[in-house]
Amino acid sequence: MSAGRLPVLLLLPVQAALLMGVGLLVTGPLADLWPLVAEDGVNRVLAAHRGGPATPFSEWLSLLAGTQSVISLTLLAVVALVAVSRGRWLREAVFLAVAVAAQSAVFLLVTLVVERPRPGVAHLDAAPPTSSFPSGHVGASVALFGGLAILVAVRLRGTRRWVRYAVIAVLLLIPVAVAFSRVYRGMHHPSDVVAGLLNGACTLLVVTHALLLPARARAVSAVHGERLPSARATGDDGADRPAEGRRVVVVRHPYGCGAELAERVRVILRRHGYADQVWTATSTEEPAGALAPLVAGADTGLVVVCGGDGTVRACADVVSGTDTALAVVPCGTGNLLARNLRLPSDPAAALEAALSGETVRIDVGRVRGDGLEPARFTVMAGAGFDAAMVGDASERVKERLGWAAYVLSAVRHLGDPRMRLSIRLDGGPVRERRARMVVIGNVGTLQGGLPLLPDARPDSGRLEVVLLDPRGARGWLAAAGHLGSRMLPGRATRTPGGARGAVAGGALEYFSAVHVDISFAKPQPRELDGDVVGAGTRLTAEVEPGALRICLPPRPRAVEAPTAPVEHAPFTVGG
Ligand SMILES: Nc1ncnc2c1ncn2[C@@H]1O[C@H](COP(=O)(O)OP(=O)(O)OP(=O)(O)O)[C@@H](O)[C@H]1O
Repeated sequence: MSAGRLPVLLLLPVQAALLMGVGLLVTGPLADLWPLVAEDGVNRVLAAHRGGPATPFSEWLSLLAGTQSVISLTLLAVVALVAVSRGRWLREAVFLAVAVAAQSAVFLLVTLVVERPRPGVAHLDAAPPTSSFPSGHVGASVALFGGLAILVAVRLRGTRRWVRYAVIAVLLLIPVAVAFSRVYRGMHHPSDVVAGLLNGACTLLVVTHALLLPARARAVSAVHGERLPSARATGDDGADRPAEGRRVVVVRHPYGCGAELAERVRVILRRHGYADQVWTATSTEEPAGALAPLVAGADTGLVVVCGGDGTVRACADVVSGTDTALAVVPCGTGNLLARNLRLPSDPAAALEAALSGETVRIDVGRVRGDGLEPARFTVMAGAGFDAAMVGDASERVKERLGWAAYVLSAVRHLGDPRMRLSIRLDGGPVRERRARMVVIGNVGTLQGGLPLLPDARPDSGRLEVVLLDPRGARGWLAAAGHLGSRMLPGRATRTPGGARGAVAGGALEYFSAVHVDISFAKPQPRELDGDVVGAGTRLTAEVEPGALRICLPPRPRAVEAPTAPVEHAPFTVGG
């Protein structure tokens, strides 16, 4: 699904809330405890020893990290990144601008709540009316110079190593020097600048994850040591491998799968015994290419899908319910099915691993609705906020910015009116609800490992449903906090008995069913696996248990499946 990385940015309000909490502790119950009680002493000692070149140098540093300089330098860097790269580094430019703006927003939010007086020493700068906690100069310098250091680290790999390291070291030293200058000049307590450093660093972490790192760079290693799902295996040795020697049909999305990757796929398939390869390219009119006639026309042992979740969905629609196995070469924007199935994030490595493993049967969802041809999905079907966001992201901006395009689109839809809907599960009672978004999932983890549906498993024989209905900023914070907390170590497992019902003060409500019937009071935008399918007033989904045979990498030896299936075996990162 194409909007999956966006929720990572929801961690920013969580960050603001945490920093507010720390600020309230620092100015409240902890104020008279060590080490905070010793902070004034540090300021006094530094004030008593001011002089020499340290004072003009600290002034220069404070100017460098002041609001006007940071804004000017950020704009300069943004323009330079775009101009020098002739537009290729637009994503990097957006990353830097968002990092600086986001830390500033967090800083301002915190200072609305926390009121800490400046240190009781002579101030060398005019004290702005904001709270002393946290330091805005330090946060801004971390976001700007730390952001530039990240760009040097990940985008200038071709530069000589010592030059790169030297530039990174200088860039990282600037915020540390700014922190010292702010305490030296009597403008902040030491804990204020620590909070500023943390604000900048956490913002960079979130924004880098959300906007900068491509999906393939963020290999999910969290799955090591976890058991892959119980294979519904056939064959003498318990493994069910796609038949070699039979024909393979390769469906290729021409944008995601360029000539080089296509050649690698060809070679890997040949090495695995698939000499008879038929290739078909997708188009907007035929998102699975000519797969249907090709599969109908001859004995096909394997279908290889080179594309994103939309292409996988279109192909799954064709082969679900048959014995033809599907191997995914994840080269779309989101690749959420591949991610949830723990395929390597490198497309060629994913194919190599899948062909070396075994096939399992996973569920697919089948949807119907007004003005909607019956269709299948493998990841998630949704309506409301996420569908509007996906539908409104311009293709051109997507091409340039990747995931950042959805951030821009999401901002436009944050204020969309809530939907009035009724939901009926497995023929039970009709429940009336209001929500901003409804998602029905076969799998549950979004980009960044965010467990939107922690109980979803693609072999559970059920669909999981979540309604998102945050009210005001507090509701968004509660929802973000709840989802964010599920990513913490030890919290990523399924809830005992399943996470059903309302959580996060009602901002999120979970259901589970085999058959889900949702009616909307007004037509709502709808999407399937990140592809918009037109607005409507109905979305009905039913699970087709084990309908799709899919090739998965070999299970790690140390965690071979026990003979009896174990409930809650973790299929998803969050699950
Ligand atoms: N040749 C083509 N030119 C333009 N669009 C195409 C072409 N082939 C398929 N499409 C469209 O691309 C979409 C499917 O893209 P796909 O999902 O594979 O990639 P993605 O959107 O980048 O990845 P993901 O869904 O993982 O985020 C469908 O909407 C389909 O109509």
